[in-house]
Amino acid sequence: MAFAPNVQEMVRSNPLQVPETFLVSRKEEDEPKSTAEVLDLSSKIPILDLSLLSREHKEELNKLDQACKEWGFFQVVNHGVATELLQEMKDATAKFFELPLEEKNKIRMSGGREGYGQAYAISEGQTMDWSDTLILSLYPAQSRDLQFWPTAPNGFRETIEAYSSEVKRIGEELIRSLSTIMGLEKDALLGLHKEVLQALRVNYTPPCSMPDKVLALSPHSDTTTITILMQEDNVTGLQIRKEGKWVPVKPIPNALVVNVGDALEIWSNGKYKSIEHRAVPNESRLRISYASFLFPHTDAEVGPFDHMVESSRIYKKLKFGDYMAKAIKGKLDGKAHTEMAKIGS
Ligand SMILES: O=C(O)CCC(=O)C(=O)O
Ligand SMILES: [Fe+2]
Repeated sequence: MAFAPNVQEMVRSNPLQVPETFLVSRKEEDEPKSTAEVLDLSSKIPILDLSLLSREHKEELNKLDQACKEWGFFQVVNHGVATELLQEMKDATAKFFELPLEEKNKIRMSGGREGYGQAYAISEGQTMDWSDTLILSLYPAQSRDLQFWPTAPNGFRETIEAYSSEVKRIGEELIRSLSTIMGLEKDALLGLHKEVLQALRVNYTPPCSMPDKVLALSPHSDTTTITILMQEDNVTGLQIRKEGKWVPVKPIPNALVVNVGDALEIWSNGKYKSIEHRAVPNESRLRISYASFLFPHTDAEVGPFDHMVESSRIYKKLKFGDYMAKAIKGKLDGKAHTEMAKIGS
């Protein structure tokens, strides 16, 4: 969008300037207080071992059930992705963003959702997020639109492909585990997706001289089944809303962060929670995060499983494409989209 400033360029030309359009009026209760309570909550975010889950380890599956119920967020270790590949993805991405603007603008978003630019610039006058993005569709492979794929640095395309294929493997393993803990056949949930759609969103967040006055990414929940996020090893930025507080998800080197999305919340009739989260910039360090979104096919029907409805059915059955169409219309806005999928709305 023409009116949306490129954050990277803005910070490059004046690192101290924070235009008014980025300033958010954070409510007092929204502030992440560094109290013992918040730190304690942060240290309790579950950590799961993918190799155990994939072998259907009973205790680990119980931990996954608890994590999805009580947190909606967890970190995954022993996922089997080579550390070198994770590093390669980070290095190549950093190089891409360091290219001159004219170079990056060759794959600029143009009306659609893919490419390089400012993703949630919907209307003039809205508060802007302190980040630039690169969004690509990855799977099914025929959904790739190469005109939006970076041609530099050398080998970046191959790295994106290799990284995303590993994310796909992990995502499918996790969806099988989820199917099991939801009392279904191991492959049933994958089958209901018709085909898993996968997209990558890279969030580029330059340092901000007033980190408490802006947001890198406004509060939202993901519309996905699950999201698999790689974050910087040494810059904290992601926060989840837990017990009314914003709790940081502290990076564990080489671990991946996974969260329950709206589709899974709907399928489980609200047992598993698609938690609101946001990202904040750092005062002195650049932060790049890599969110891989795994969605059901637009034709897939998403609705609560009968056997998961305990007292009353919270959500309607809907075609996932219709849900998405409504959800992506607005700016990121907390849990507004799951509300509209509720019965009676
Ligand atoms: O930057 C982050 O850690 C969060 C990214 C995220 O929530 C998203 O892209 O949906
Ligand atoms: Fe998100």
